[in-house]
Amino acid sequence: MLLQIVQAAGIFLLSVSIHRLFFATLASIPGPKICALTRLPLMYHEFTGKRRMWIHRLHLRYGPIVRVAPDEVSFATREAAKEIYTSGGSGFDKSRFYDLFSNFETPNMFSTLERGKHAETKKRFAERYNKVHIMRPEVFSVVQEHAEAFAGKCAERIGESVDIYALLHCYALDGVTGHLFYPHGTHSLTDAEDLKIMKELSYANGLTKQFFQHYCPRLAAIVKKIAGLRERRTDGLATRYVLDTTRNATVAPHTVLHKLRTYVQDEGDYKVAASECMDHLVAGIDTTGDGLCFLMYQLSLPAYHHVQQHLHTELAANPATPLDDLPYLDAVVKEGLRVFSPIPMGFPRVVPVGGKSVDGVWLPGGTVVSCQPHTLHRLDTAVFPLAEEFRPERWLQDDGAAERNQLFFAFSAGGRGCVGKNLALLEMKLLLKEVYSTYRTRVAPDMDASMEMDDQTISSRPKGQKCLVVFERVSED
Ligand code: HEM
Repeated sequence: MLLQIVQAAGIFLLSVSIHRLFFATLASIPGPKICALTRLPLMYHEFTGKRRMWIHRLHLRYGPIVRVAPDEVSFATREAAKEIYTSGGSGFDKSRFYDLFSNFETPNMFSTLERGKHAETKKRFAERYNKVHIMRPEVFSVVQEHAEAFAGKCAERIGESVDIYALLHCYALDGVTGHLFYPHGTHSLTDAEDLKIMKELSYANGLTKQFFQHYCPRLAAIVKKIAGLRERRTDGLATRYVLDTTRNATVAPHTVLHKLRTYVQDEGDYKVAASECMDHLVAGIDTTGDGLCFLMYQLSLPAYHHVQQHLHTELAANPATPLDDLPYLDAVVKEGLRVFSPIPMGFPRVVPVGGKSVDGVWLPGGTVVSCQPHTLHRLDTAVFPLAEEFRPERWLQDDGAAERNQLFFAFSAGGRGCVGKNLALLEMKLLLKEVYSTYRTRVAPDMDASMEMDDQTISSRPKGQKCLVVFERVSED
């Protein structure tokens, strides 16, 4: 009897394998044979934080379209990015991966899978993130105040070794919470209690746990219950801060929370606003903090002092010029986000029922598809020559500008792209202006931490979580 069961299982597995390898619709898509048979290689690289680089290497080997699992395909062309993320009014629905990003057992815009529902949610507050709103004096001045606080920290410690990883995460936290909750935003750059919130969020390790929850949600729920595991990234000080503020604080009319509250019908609904605000807080801290950290470290390396010099010259010559009219500053920020995309891995979407063609390849409904910024920013070397090199000047050339911009994917694209993009760019540009108008930065002699990109579930941070640089006044030469 046992032998018969084993034989039947063997025949079943063999036929599934033959189907996946030779007859499935995805069978003709290039990729390692093992990926056509099983999801295990992909899962292994996800659990170990190596998905992005593994997929990138597969693209280098197999080309711009690669089958990375029996039902999952990675693309690296602008045509695919357009189809997946923008077609038919914001592209395909999200995969169940995004279930991970609900807070307080309550969904939010980012965790909403279906695009119609997403659009409904977005309508509630998207205006708070548009360019006109972000540039309003009462909004702009909050970010300006935090950029000055950051520069103040540097001024206190001229010539000393300063950990900008920590300071930049404080800056990003203060910026996003100011936008959400003013005047109840954090001041972690100067307030020891708020600093604890930054530390709780920015030094957490949740990768394995989150992928476990993604692949085995029921088991994860049981384990959590039994073991009383309460270590999710959004538990603790930050959770308490967001819940208390969302429920009780009187906030300024220009804030995100104020706008959200106009939709809150009854007392229980504060969790809807809290889930949304928690997501924005988390989305706004590591992305901007790490993006700036990678960029400032790069500028501080001896080989890039000329970039700092060029930046300083532009900033010093144009102190009153609007930030968006400073082309070199813009090029430095864009090149930083190209090479060190804070969210460098793919954003998974699901092919709708009935199937769709993506970049000329027919895919059955339910296939998971994605593009990752890391590869879109590198694979086509006609668009990005010497793609691994940090060269802001590439963004100043007219030749090829349209192609470069079409492949620039750091904020994703379409209606489900980054809603915080304008805030993030303002934060980045204001901070660089504050710093490089006055200071020069060098990698500190005692900097011993790794700056390798270390992928988390949805973003990437410097591996050593420490970045020591020395600030010097430019005029002191
Ligand atoms: C340099 C900084 C930033 C980068 C590179 C970045 C990048 C991205 C990307 C790639 C996505 C889409 C991810 C996906 O589809 O899986 C996204 C979505 C999002 N980002 Fe950002 N982000 C940054 C800063 C911010 C900031 C400061 C906020 C503050 C509110 C923010 C809030 C959001 C939200 C709420 C979403 C979800 C949008 C939606 O579901 O429609 N981001 N971001």
